[in-house]
Amino acid sequence: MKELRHLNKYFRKYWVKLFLGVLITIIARVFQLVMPSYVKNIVEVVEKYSAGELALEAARSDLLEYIAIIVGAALLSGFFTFLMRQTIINVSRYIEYDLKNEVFDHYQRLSLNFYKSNRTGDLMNRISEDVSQVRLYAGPAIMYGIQTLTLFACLIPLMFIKAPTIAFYALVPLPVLSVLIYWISRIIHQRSTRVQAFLSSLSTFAQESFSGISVIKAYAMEPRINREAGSLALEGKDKSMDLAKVNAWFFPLMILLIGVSNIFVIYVGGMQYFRGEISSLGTILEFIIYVNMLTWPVAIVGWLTSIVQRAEASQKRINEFLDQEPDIADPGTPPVPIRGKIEFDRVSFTYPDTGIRALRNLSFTVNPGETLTILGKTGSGKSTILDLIARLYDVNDGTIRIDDKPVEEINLDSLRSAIGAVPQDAFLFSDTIENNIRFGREQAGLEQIREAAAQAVVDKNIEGFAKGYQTVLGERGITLSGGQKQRVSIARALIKDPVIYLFDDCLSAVDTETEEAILANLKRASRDKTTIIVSHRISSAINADKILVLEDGRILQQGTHSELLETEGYYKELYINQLSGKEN
Ligand SMILES: Nc1ncnc2c1ncn2[C@@H]1O[C@H](COP(=O)(O)OP(=O)(O)OP(=O)(O)O)[C@@H](O)[C@H]1O
Repeated sequence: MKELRHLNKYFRKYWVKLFLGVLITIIARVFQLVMPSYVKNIVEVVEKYSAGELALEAARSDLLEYIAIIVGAALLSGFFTFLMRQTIINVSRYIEYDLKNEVFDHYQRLSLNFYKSNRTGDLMNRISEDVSQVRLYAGPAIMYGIQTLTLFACLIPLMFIKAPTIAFYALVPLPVLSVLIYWISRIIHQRSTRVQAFLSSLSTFAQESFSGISVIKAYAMEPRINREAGSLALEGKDKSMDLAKVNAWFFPLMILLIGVSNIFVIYVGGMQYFRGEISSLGTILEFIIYVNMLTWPVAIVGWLTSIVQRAEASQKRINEFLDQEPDIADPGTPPVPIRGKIEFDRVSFTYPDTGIRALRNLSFTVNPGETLTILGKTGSGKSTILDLIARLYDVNDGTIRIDDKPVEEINLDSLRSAIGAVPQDAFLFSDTIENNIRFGREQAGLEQIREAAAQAVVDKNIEGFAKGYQTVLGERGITLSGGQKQRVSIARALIKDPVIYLFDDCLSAVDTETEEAILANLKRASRDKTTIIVSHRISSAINADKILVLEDGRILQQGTHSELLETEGYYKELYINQLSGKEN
């Protein structure tokens, strides 16, 4: 129960409702207890009438009175049962809601490293499946637990007071039932966990096959994928059958043990009746009803135990994530306006998970309003520089300063709000194009969105779609071409109107003519902004105030376009190659 202590704060939050719920549960149970003894009274009235001890009129009025009491108690019990669910089950839903929000908020705070070391499926599972398991503890388990306790506390003494011998024999099989149900619930849990785990691998397989359908078709891999799907389905069927087999034991076992209890009650009760130890057959009927009332709660003791164990395991998994602190912590300094000076001072950086040394002793400065273009072979560390500026990672050695202050000391929100980043792999949400662009500035109107799209030279494309800006993009924006996606992503950064622009090779899928138009627009839009453009094309570098050429995480060359053309090296070679390519 150590892990489940995490929920205590929520129990405290909703204690009034919970307390009411407990009270109502007890009341609902007490009303339920009325019925069996009045059934017994009814049988006694009939017995007395048959023996001629009671006149018809008196018997009728007694019967009517008892029936009215039974119906009244049943109605009241039903009403309180309704209230019980309205309180306790509602509280469990509130707790589920709060816990999901807590986990989601925490996920949002965690750094990129966390997302790299945990699979998306696992993150989703903990926030949905595990939270649902925990809810079963916070609601149904508490509700049924109190119900069962109340019932045991009232009914068992009552049974012993009324007829101790029958009570003893009626109760003997019930602990066996409880243990058996516990045992079966555990096996059911183990097998259903296996089925669940299998289902998540099946959905991962299905999701990959659907996402990669164009590759599968292009390589004519459908038969192989079908075969793999077939064998996975077979494995799934076997696992589900295993589960179905133990599930099938649950109710028969319960019925068997109730049956045994009932036979004991009838046999022992019958013998006592013959011996005159009990006065009425009504007592036997009353006890049969008691046994039936006890069966479900007894079975539930086993079920509850396994629910609490599962909830504990699930909460443990949730706590594992909740206990993780973000690697990138906000320094807690007050928000500051950012002017846009960026300085790398002997910065080295190694990716913690792969141990790849991406940057080595790198120094450069970009002043507010300047444009820096970074060129270099693939894997030379260009994107890493942009990630470090946005503080997606912290450096190992050296210092990055923004406006002459170490980046770690700057309010994280101020820093990231000042940056408009266009990543290499444009990610668009499954939403309208309008909302995808508006993501950069929540309060932007349609006019501003159109303007941003025009600057990113994607407006004509968007207007060409039947639904224009209302076109909904599929998963990962698959309805757009690579170049269109890049340009929508640029529009999203432009509409943000940030202090610092970070463009990561975001024109790679755009033809050179459109690229030139966009670059001219960007030049205008970023006139007084600090701009860093990562690229493989000389065209992005020609007008830059500074150019860095990287190789293996180090600066190979730096200068302006004209300076670099005067020196032999990577830049000049690239220029000549791309120029001759263009001429051809
Ligand atoms: N998230 C990451 N985790 C671990 N290693 C990474 C990560 N991103 C990049 N690397 C490694 O760091 C090195 C530099 O990568 P980076 O993406 O900065 O290069 P790049 O110059 O931008 O390349 P490209 O031009 O292909 O985009 C590479 O060796 C790469 O494998």
